[in-house]
Amino acid sequence: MSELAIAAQELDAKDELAAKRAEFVLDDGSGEPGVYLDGNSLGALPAAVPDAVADVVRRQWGELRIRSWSESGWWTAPERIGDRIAPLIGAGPGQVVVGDSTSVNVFKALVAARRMAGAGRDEIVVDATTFPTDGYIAESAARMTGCTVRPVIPSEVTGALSSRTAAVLLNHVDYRSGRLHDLPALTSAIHAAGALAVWDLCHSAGALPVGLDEHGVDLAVGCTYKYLNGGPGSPAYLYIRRDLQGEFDSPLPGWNSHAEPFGMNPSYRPASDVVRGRVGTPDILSMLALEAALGVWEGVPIEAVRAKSLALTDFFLTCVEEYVPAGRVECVTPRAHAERGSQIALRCDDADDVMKRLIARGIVGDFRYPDVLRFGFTPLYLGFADVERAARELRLALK
Ligand SMILES: Cc1ncc(COP(=O)(O)O)c(C=O)c1O
Ligand SMILES: Nc1c(O)cccc1C(=O)C[C@H](N)C(=O)O
Repeated sequence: MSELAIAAQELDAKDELAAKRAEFVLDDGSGEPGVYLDGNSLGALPAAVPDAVADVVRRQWGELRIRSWSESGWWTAPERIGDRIAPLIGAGPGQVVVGDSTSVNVFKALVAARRMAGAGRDEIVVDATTFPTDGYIAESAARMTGCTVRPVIPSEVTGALSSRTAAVLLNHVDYRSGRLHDLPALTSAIHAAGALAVWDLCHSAGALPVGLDEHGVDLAVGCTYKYLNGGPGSPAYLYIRRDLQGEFDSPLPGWNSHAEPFGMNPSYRPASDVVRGRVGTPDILSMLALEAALGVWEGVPIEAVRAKSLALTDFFLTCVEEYVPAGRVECVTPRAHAERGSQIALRCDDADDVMKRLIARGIVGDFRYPDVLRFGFTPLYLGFADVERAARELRLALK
């Protein structure tokens, strides 16, 4: 056994989160489970979900039918599940609502931010390196509200702010490089310029502390199918800071956001709280699968997850340096912990082919155009021996 394989065993033996792995389904049906390093795209299945979903379908829907909107808590699920996610992103209760996709929530947040910022401010600053959907939606939101979009790389955002800036949309962790941006400093610079800060937490929620309340973030959005393991297409969430809720003017004021939805009133009167962030009927099956998936967080401090995430990514880098010939790949994820999310991105010209070979060897990461091998590390179900094995297989896939 190599020194690194022994080191991995020792690290696994000391891992306080190791028992969490048993709460996930990691068998891939091949007889010899591989290593899943794609939880930053689609999280693995928590073992409690299938039975919970079966109950929702068979009993809540099949037997209780319409009564489930009240008796099974369907109607209030968006706020209830929002409150389950809230501690993971540093939000107090009553500020997170679950529903719709991240793309739709980006739209709600940006239009509402522009409306709150006032007509004098006619520019929306957007992370130029963003996951594309945010840029597309920002462009449309700007056009609809008489604004222009200014794409800026995150390191230059502070210098780009002005009295024209209405809102700034940033990613907490970059989807491609895995770079963690400085949410406290950027939020405070945005506020100093009189603008609103809107954060996309897709690649940080469930992987590291976010501190929304602590840092005074105005609005935030994120998906639940990555580190929160909610399942394919599970609903996203929207955070509206408590003191902004009365001003939040949704561009999608559906009946679920009405103060009295069953009043069926032809005129619109928004709910006074975070319910304003809702639109139409919630997608109950996905939403309750997510609720069951969140059970794995019971007793897990996000700080412990962050500590293990950094240890896993550090160990992966050590293994890659040891096993992969120098110069064959270039790490594009920052080394500094303060600038690293929970993924490692390695660049090489033939990344697409390399990832195909790696997946054939049972190590599942993903390829991001044009030349990035992307590996996501989910501390709740990954161990150090997985990491060592992945790096060993990577060496073979790179040959
Ligand atoms: C940063 C970021 N924003 C948004 C999305 C997509 O959102 P949606 O769930 O609307 O497809 C993703 C990934 O799909 C993402 O990585
Ligand atoms: N949402 C996805 C999907 O519906 C299909 C395939 C991948 C995804 C993803 O989440 C991609 C992911 N946001 C990324 O960072 O690349």
